[in-house]
Amino acid sequence: MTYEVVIPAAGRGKRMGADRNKLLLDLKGIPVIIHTLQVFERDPLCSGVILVIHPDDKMILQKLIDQYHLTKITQMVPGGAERQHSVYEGLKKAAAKVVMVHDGARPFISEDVIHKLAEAAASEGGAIAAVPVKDTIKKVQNGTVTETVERSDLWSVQTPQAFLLEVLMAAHENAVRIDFLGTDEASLVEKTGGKVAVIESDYDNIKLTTKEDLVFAEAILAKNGQ
Ligand SMILES: Nc1ccn([C@@H]2O[C@H](COP(=O)(O)OP(=O)(O)OP(=O)(O)O)[C@@H](O)[C@H]2O)c(=O)n1
Ligand SMILES: C[C@](O)(CO)[C@H](O)COP(=O)(O)O
Repeated sequence: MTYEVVIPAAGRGKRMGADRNKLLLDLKGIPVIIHTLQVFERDPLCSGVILVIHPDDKMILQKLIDQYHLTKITQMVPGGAERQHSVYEGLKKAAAKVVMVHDGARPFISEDVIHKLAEAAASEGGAIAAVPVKDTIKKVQNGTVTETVERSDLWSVQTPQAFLLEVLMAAHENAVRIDFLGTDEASLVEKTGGKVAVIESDYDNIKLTTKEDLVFAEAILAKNGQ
């Protein structure tokens, strides 16, 4: 199933504490965002990439896109204050039946998981990448445990998150109406009662968020022979 992908890349990387957008930091000499974009550039089922950017990064990103010959980027769209706002701005430019949203900060997504997500989105309406939780999860208030959450039902959710375009667009429009801000696309679709299937992904599909993640990323590249 072919798909369009919206890649939110307009964050400021505050938790990374770098002097620039964390997506512009190098991994083995190649910027994080280029690693991510190259996955979709290589995928014959990807019909187009809508890149959502911070205006301050426009010149450097256009230079990198030219340097790495990324031909599938159809639009570069200014993002918003929150990730959800950035995704919505990108969605407004989408036209494919199936649209996927994938964090620019997750460079290690596999084509196999992407394809399973696209198929599941087409047949079920929506599907997300996730992995079973390995740690025990507890709720904590004021430094004290209030509840241990049953682990067997817990999944750590990633991106891509893939949907029929009309499903995800309606969910974003609803979120604006009810003034809901979620941390992922699926939570907006859940608010509308939409079904969200789960596709088991890889533990390698980490989101580069804090400095330690850069060390993990170098190890993943080494493991993959890059
Ligand atoms: N207003 C925002 C915030 C985030 N993102 C993007 O959404 C993805 C996941 O967000 P996150 O990892 O939180 O990135 P940042 O917001 O940059 O990080 P921080 O919260 O530490 O500032 C990233 O690719 C980021 O660029 C975005 O497009 N627009
Ligand atoms: C969408 C996401 O990557 C799923 O785990 C995550 O919620 C993004 O969170 P962030 O704080 O915006 O990085």
